[in-house]
Amino acid sequence: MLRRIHSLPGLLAGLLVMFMALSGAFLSLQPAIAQWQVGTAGTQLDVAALSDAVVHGLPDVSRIVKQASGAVIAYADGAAGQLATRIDPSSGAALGPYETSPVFAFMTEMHRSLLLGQGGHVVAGLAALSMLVLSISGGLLLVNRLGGWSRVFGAAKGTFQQRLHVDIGRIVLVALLLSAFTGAYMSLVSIGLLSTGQDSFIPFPTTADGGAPAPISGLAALQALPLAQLRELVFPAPGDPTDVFAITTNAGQGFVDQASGAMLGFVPNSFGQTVYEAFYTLHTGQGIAWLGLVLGLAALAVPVMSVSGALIWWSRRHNQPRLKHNVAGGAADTIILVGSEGNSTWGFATVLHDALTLAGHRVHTAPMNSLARHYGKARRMFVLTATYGDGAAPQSASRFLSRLERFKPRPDLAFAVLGFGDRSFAHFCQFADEVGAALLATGMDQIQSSCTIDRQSSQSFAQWGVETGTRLGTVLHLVHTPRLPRTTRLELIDRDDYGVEVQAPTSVLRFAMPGAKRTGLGKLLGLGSRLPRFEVGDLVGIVPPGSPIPRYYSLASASRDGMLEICVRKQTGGLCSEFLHALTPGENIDAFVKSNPDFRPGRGRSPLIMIGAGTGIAPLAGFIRHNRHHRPVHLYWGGRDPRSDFLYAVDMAQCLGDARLARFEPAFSRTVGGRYVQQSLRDDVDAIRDLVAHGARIMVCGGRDMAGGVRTALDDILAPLGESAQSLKSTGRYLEDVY
Ligand SMILES: Cc1cc2nc3c(=O)[nH]c(=O)nc-3n(C[C@H](O)[C@H](O)[C@H](O)COP(=O)(O)O)c2cc1C
Repeated sequence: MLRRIHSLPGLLAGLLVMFMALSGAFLSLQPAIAQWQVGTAGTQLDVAALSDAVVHGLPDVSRIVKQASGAVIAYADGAAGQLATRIDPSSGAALGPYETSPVFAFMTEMHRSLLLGQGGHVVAGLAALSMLVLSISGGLLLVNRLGGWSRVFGAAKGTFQQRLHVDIGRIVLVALLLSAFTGAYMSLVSIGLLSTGQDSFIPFPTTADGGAPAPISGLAALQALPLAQLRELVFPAPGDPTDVFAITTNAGQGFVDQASGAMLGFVPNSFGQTVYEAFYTLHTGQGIAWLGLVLGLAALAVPVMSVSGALIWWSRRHNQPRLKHNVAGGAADTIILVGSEGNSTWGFATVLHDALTLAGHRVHTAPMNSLARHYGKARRMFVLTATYGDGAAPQSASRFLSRLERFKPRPDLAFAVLGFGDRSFAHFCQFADEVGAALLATGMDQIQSSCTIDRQSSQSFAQWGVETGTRLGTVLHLVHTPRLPRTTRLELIDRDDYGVEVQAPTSVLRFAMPGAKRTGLGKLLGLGSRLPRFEVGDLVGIVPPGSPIPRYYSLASASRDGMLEICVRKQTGGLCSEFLHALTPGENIDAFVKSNPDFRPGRGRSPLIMIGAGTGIAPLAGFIRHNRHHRPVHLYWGGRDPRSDFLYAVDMAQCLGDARLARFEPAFSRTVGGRYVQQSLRDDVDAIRDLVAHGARIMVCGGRDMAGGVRTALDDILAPLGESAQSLKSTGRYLEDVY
């Protein structure tokens, strides 16, 4: 619902809001320009002394206006019409003619009413209201997505567009809320739906002295008024002793007797008027130039937010699957419930739906939030759910647990939960675990215990299908083909081979654009030399011939290195690794890059503890090679035998030599007294504690078993500090890239 509230007006009012934001951003320059033109005023006169000086220079003056910027303008009626003159606030001397900027005047009218009069005010009001709805719903979505108020400033996750939308959104949210709220309020006042409680007409005083006018410099009420308080002073009609000065100050409006100098009939501003003026200042930044500029800069973010928001919406719609043969809940023998936020889980659910339908089942697939009280014919229920925020439910499952309380399962209904998540989060698949426990508590049987899928792995899903099919006594061939980005053809330019003697053939493979090595005209024209952009630690997806499913490898190089480097261990029967190992220089692969911004050393000088085993060294070696600022990096790595699979030995020796690497602790398992990387950590307990106490960030890359062992070792090592792998993970100081 929140999402719909955020996206519907967002799409409908996008253009209008963008126009309002851009015109507002332009107008925000006005207070700054005005303030810059006025400069820093010296000692200011009182209104009596200023008016006296103005009258001496401009005898026909009829009105003096002091603008919010501090500029003083005198208006005089001359033969050629009204003349406006800039006045020096510290002397009252005329500085020269005053001209309003036609561009700002035009843009102000456009911004207020699109030059459409009262109807335009209504449209501008609607734009402000849409902006308000977008800011509030966006703010709430942001809090949900990041896992609560305490994490509002935590690292944003998701696709590039999602991160851009969230990152810019949280910077500008307060400013946009302020602009939208004050704008909506002012529109309501100009349309007449809200009143400030202030009469625009105040009664003319009946008590004017009528005597001979006194010199203006001696009028007591004007003497008592500092210039800073003045807004407007309208002079009495020349030669009419019954007329009075009409005065508007920051506090209200009144009249000043031109004979006695007394203030007559002063009407203070109503509360509503005071509020209106405060909102006007907060909306326009008039008189507070820095605020105007801040609001203007925030308004510039609106087009970026609108475009990224529209792209997110489009990709969500685009990815929404179309289910064939979706049977009604009451008639189905199999129920599939889906908890998803970004829609990818729906892709997996569709594959399961189609496979079960093909196996002869009558399948009903729906969002988890639409769990019915009862499914009359269902014998099995699959729940496929992602986890969001900080271990929380995704949008389409937010009401599932409360609905489950009223759920009445058939006695023979069995369930299975499949969690989708990402191991780089502190609470991997936590919501799926909660759902599994809650379903178990209803008394239902499990088809099999809950399973998890890390980073939408098609292979793990296929494996789950095999296991589930075995339990159901049916063949579940689950081929999930993710929508692949466009692939780029790359050419193998170089390879180093290791590990054959220890039964772990591993190769460092380097690729470039085909023809990148070309010389002559091709090179001159830059042909074939442009790699897609990537950073060390990003992933390359490689689609092996004969399979639609890409395999991902961590990158040891960045595109600015001019080549793409990966480290691949040959797996027996592994389609992609066997294909890659068989490549000879000059041969090609089809690949695409997937950004992995959550696995980066981050900025700063705090120490880094890098831990890996086997091919897990690849991104770590890449980070170290790029460590030109000599941040202290401590590398713990595990291999089998230094004579056979000492990956990156030469590179790491060089990095130790020039201080890109502070310390290197390799551990080998197939040598005399062999040990694993966890043991190296335990041997270095004091150093590790000291580094962590000094803010070290830990990065782990490699196989799942190694990562589990490292977590256990570090939990033991860090316990005296009151820290653990989990506690460091929740503050972004423990990063894992595990496969
Ligand atoms: C903002 C955000 C927060 C996430 N939080 C978690 C989390 O706490 N635990 C977890 O295991 N996965 C988390 N994930 C990963 C998603 O659960 C995972 O990518 C899932 O496959 C997305 O499925 P969907 O596209 O159907 O929503 C998060 C992803 C994002 C973008």
